Amino acid sequence: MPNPITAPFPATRMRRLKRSAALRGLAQENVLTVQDLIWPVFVMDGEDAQTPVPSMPGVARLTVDHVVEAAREAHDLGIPAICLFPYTDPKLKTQGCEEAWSRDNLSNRATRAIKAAVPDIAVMTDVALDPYNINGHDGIVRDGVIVNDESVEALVKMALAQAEAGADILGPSDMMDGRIGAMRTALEAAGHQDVAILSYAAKYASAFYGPFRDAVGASGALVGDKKTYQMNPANSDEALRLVGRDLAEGADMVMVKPGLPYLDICRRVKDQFGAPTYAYQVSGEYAMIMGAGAQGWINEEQVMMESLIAFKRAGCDGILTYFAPRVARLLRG
Ligand SMILES: NCC(=O)CCC(=O)O
Repeated sequence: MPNPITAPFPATRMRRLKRSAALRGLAQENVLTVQDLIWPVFVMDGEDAQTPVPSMPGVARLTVDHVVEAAREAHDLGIPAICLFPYTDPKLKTQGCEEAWSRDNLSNRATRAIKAAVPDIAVMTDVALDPYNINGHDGIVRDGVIVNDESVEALVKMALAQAEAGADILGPSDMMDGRIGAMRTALEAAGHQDVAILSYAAKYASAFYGPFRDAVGASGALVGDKKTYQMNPANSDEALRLVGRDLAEGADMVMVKPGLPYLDICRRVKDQFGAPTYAYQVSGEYAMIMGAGAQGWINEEQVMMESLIAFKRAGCDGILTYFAPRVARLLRG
C-alpha cells in the first residue's frame, strides 16, 4: 500500500495537478478501455427479428442471425467478449431442465453461429438452469427445495454442451456448492482443458436483476426467491470465502454481481486474491441510468462513463455491461 506523504499547505496544493486537462490526464490513475468490456446479449428464437425489452431501453432480444451481426459489430469495435443469455420458449421449460444440455438449444446454436462467423470474439455462456426451469430457479427443485448435488450434475452436462458448441468462457451463475470443481474436472476429462471459467463467485440475491428477468422471460416463472443460494446483501466476508473457494476449485476469473452497489466487494476481492476480477453492471443499474437519463434528471452519457471508471478504480479488470457497444463507440471517438 502506498503511504501518501504530503507537505503542509502551501507546499502542497492539490489543485496544481487539476489546473489543465493535460495535467489532469498525467495524474489520472485509472483508464477505461474497450478491452475492459464484456457485452451481455439476449438471444431469442426465430429469424431476422428484434424485440425491444421495455424495462431496458436500447436493449432488444435478438434472433441468432442478429446476434451474429451484433458479435461482428462488437468485434469491429474491439470488444473482446460477448455473453449470451437465451430467452427460452416456455414450452421447453421442465422440472428436470433437460433443454439446458441439449446440443442444439438456443444458446449453443448462437455460440456455433458466432464462432463460425466471428471466430476471434470470445463467446461467454451462462451456466445456470433458470432459463430452462419451470420453477425459474438456477438449480433443480424437489419438494420446494433447490437440491444442490443433483443440480451440479445437471450444470456439468450443461457446461460440457456449451464447451462442445465452442464457448470460450463459461459463466456459472448458479451459486450451487461444488460446481466449479465438478465442471473443471469434467472439462479436463472431455478434452476442453482450454475453456475458461468465469465464476459468478460473489452473486448477491438482488432486486437489481428485475429487468433482466423480464428480458429472458423469467419474471413470471420464478417461484419464491433465490436467497437459499445467492448471497445476503449484508455480507462481505462471505464473498471472500466464496471467491477463494471458486479459485481453489479451478476458476480462472471471478465476478462480483451486481456492480456499483458492491464496489467494496470488488476492491476486497482484488486486494485479497489478485485474480482477474470482473463486475456485472446489471440490468437494474442500466435501467436506473437510462430511466433517469430519459427524464433529463441526469446526464446519461456522463453517468454511464463515471459508473464504468468506478469499476476500474475499485480494482476490476473488466465489466459486463449492456452499455458496451455505446461505450466502445464513445471511446473510439
Ligand atoms: N445470470 C445473469 C443475471 O442474473 C443477469 C442479471 C442482470 O443483468 O440483471
